[in-house]
Amino acid sequence: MPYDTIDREVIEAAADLRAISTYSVGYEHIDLQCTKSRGILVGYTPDVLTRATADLAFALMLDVMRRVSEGDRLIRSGGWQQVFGPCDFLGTDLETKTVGILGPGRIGLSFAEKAQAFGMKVVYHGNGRLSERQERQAGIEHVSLNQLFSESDIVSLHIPHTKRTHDMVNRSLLAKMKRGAFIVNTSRGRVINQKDLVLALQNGDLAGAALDVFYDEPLGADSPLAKMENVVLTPHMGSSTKETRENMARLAVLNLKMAMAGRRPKCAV
Ligand SMILES: O=CC(=O)O
Repeated sequence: MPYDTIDREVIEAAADLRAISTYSVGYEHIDLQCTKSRGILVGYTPDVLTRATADLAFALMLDVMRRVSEGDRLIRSGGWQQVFGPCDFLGTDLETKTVGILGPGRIGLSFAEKAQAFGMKVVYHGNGRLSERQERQAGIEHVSLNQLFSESDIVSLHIPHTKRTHDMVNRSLLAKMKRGAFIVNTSRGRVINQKDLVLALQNGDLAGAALDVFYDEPLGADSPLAKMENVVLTPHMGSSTKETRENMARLAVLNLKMAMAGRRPKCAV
């Protein structure tokens, strides 16, 4: 799991270690330099969790824009009678809005498909650029990083956490976003500078955020994020469906069995 840091100390403590099979698509918690130098095979679980994670990103976007969790809290706290007017408790339409995808990988592209089905315009920015054919097929348009942040009504993050992406979404990128824009993160918490995000939300520069991942996990109820009505929080559960978790478990076991039989795992890092 991404919470278990498999660093050099852990690896070296297991003298006969031949394989590591992580139950996740992310593998930044494993010291790959160390596994490589020791000939240890590493398996991971991509693809099987693509749809579930993109579904959750979409659910979060809908939730924060249509104020679903906020409405739920309102009823439970007995506040419905205060919001009866036609202009009370307004959300934001998805249709015709521009959603910017940072990281057009498997999950980002699956999210893009759903956004198009909801009548949204989709732009993207990534490490590399897709081919023209891929862009045409996906119906998405490449933009610069600055454009992604300045032109999107919603930015959804689908990038891994690396040295390059650490704190990438910081004060200066957030300041480029439209006032009233939303941010959704189902990738890794540390790609956003969380303090800068809290400030942007407190200042009203952003309309809201929907987050499944955090700088430090688990996030405590005392976090300023947990005190804001316009922030939707879920406990790192992008791949958490019965079907997906079962497929991940099967793949993780298969990877391990193949590695122990001296073969390259089906999904090897
Ligand atoms: O965060 C979850 C994963 O990497 O699979």
